[in-house]
Amino acid sequence: MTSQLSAVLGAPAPGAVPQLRSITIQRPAMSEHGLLDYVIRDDSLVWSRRGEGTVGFGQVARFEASGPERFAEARAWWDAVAAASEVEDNVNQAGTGLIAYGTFAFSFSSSYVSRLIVPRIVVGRNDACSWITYTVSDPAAELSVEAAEAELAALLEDYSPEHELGTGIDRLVAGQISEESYLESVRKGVSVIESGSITKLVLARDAVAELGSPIAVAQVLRQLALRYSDCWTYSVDGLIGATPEMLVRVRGDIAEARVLAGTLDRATAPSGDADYAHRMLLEDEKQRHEHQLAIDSLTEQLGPLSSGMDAPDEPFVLQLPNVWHLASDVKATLAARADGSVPSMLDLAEVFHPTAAVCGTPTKAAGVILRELEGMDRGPYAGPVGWIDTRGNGEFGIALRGGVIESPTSIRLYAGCGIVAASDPAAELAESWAKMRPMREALGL
Ligand SMILES: C=C(O[C@H]1C=CC=C(C(=O)O)[C@@H]1O)C(=O)O
Repeated sequence: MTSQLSAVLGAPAPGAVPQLRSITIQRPAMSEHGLLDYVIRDDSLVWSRRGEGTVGFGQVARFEASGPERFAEARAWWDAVAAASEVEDNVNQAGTGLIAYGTFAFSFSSSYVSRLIVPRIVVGRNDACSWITYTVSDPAAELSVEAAEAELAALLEDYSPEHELGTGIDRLVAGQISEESYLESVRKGVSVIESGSITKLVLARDAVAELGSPIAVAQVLRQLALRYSDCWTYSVDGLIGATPEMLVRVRGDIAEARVLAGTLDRATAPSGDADYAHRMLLEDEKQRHEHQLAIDSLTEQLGPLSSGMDAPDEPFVLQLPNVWHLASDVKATLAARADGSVPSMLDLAEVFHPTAAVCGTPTKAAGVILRELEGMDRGPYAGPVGWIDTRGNGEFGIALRGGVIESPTSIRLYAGCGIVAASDPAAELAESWAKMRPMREALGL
């Protein structure tokens, strides 16, 4: 969009540094599922877990970048926006004031454009309070809570998507990587690992859900949020899903991550065997090895950036409706740099991405091999997705268990599996189906 045209439309061109004005005010407390009452529009921005999070509406500024410098460029833009904007934050908590939602391409060579989006209205809820943030880019616009509430009410009331139109025939079709080619790439991956150049490789595949009527995005998100309450439900510009894995969450100088690796399908679990998950995950050498590689890669990167770190010796079993995972929660106090600042959310997202849970070990060599064996542009799948505020707080999950909406009636789903020397191709293929199940069920497939 040219700057002339964007001036006419009232939205700055992507990448221009807008001078925003923003106000945040506390709202009456919401019930536990109150935030989901705002997940009505299919075009909302959403970040939610266990009733906490934010729902964003509209867009007052947008940044786009591609290539190896996408994180650094996003950081520079966000710092400039924060410096240029007037923010009246009457709540002063993580996620209040000006925020941007973001998604980043998995690979520096992806054709997917990484982006940050500053919404016009944000409704938020945490364990202490609820709030609304209103942001305008037009210097003449009224900046008041009354204007925000009126605009929000209109956005929610006037919305009536036509989900019922269409053929009514829904189907799941093969994506760029068929089941056969996936089995073949896992076989090759195991051989590469056996040759000793890498120890772990995460191989993904895709499938396309073609629906007979437009995707009811908001309904899918509400269903994911309610059913997968331990996951972070996200929706940013056509990338939707519910991820169980937290790349990094920052509150002040505390950074936290939830590392997952090691998976067991619940659909094929024998009934009445209470110790099954414990035995098959915690006591299984292959699964523990796969998990340890993911933990080591995170702690090696976090160590030099922190003054103290709490990484458990033993993982726990995370139970989701579709699978069990081996999981570890890592917490660190970020060390101040020479200028007294701590690394920002985007600094950390860049350092940690891609983790061994989505790429492999060692990272660089595994990345090269995965590009070769998968031969697919992952787009934003397995890249960071989440939000940042202007105080350095934020949350970036890993964009897993989701998909990219490619047209009003089609969405490309992705799933990958950690491959180690002991991996069985057929079991990995089955695991990839188990990881697509949350989206398939939410889509009614
Ligand atoms: C790569 C994915 O999952 C990762 C996260 C948790 C467990 C994984 C595993 O056991 O293979 C994967 O490393 C995915 O869901 O597409």
